[in-house]
Amino acid sequence: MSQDTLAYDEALRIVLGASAKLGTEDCSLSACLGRVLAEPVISAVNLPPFDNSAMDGFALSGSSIVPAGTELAIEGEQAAGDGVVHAGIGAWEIMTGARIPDGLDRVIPVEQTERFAPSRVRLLADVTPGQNVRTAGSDVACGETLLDAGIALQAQHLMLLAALGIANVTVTERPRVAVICTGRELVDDPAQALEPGQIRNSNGPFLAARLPLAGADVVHVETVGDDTDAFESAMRRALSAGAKVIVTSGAVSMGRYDFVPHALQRLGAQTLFHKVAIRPGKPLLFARLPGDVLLFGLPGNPIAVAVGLRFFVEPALRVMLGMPRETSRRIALVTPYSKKPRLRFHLKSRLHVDAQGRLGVEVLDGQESYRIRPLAGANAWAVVPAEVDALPAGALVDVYGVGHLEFPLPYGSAA
Ligand SMILES: Nc1nc2c(c(=O)[nH]1)N[C@H]1C(S)=C(S)[C@@H](COP(=O)(O)OP(=O)(O)OC[C@H]3O[C@@H](n4cnc5c(N)ncnc54)[C@H](O)[C@@H]3O)O[C@H]1N2
Ligand code: MOO
Repeated sequence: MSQDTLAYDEALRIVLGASAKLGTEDCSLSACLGRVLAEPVISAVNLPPFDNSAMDGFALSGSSIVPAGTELAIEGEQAAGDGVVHAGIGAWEIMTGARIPDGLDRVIPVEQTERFAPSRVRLLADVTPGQNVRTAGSDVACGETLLDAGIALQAQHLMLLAALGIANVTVTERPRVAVICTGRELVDDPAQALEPGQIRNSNGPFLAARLPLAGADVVHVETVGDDTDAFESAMRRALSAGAKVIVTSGAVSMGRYDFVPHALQRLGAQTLFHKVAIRPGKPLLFARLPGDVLLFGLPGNPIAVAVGLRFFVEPALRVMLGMPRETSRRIALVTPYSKKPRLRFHLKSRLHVDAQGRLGVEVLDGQESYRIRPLAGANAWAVVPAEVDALPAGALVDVYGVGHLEFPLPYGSAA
């Protein structure tokens, strides 16, 4: 390994150190799906807000059990949406969700009753105190912390916020990211026929689709040929669009047209590293532009782009979004795996649950960095450290979701 090739952990340390948490903004409930909370949400109200009925039936009261056979006068009717009423000693016909009349403390379902006169009811079962009453604050008590800062809001969080009457939340600003793909072989327009030697740009659409799923705001996307001047102009457009992070694909390796390092010098960038002991994506370049704009120069092979995004850009986005550092899940390999030592491998993988309910991870065939079809069948990344060369079936490996906000299993503790 050449001396200027960094270990992944060291490279990540540099990336995290160069990334800073962004500011905060208010966001309405209708616009906050996927946004990251900058402050915890503390309930200022009870949920349910009042004692209410879990059943359609009759509300009544008593000092202890009211036995089957009891006959009561029906004093009134209480439907969902009706306000405060004061009850006497009889029963109130009540609907699911309706406020329990003051003075009553239990509900018998209608199917356990018999109406034997227009306004009289007989109980066919015993009724205990509190039965079928959903008490105020039993779901959420006023003053409780419900959602922690640093979580990405999902639909179920919006359900809770809506129920609490919270119209706005404080979220972290979304990192503004630009994508620039380089390569004179690239064709963006799917309707354009390919000339010999040309290929379609797949990294651009991939990055533009994945970045918002990782919490970013994609502010500029452009494709340029292998031309330093065109690249510099694209970089300037990305900066004027307000990008705080620029992700490029291609032109960072050893070839004659690998001009990104040189172009970055001309733009006054400080290269923080170039080449990491990983596969794929070894020629990855990380630089800081004037104005603290971060540049990730991802090697052009499509899986090198996916790995660069997942294991370098996404950790930086987490810092910017105020999220804690990600931890892996340790999951057993379903088949043996071996690799060259000295490079940390990031493997297109699939999680399975077998017939006995055991979870395992399969390293997919076709790990070369030009093969994009296996990525389409992957639902996770397995990571094998640099020092390891062979692992038997059943060995635990570090597994990460396809994106840092997407994994079907909860994270384990860092221990
Ligand atoms: N002599 C050496 N050659 C290479 C080395 C090396 O160490 N020594 N490293 C290899 C590795 S590893 C990688 S990864 C690539 C990285 O090369 P570049 O970043 O300079 O990328 P390009 O040469 O521009 O492209 C590589 C490959 O990817 C295709 N590509 C590029 N952009 C796109 C896109 N937007 N959509 C789809 N495919 C794209 C491009 O056509 C090339 O096939 O270098 C190796 N070579
Ligand atoms: O290691 Mo490169 O990034 O795969 O071809």
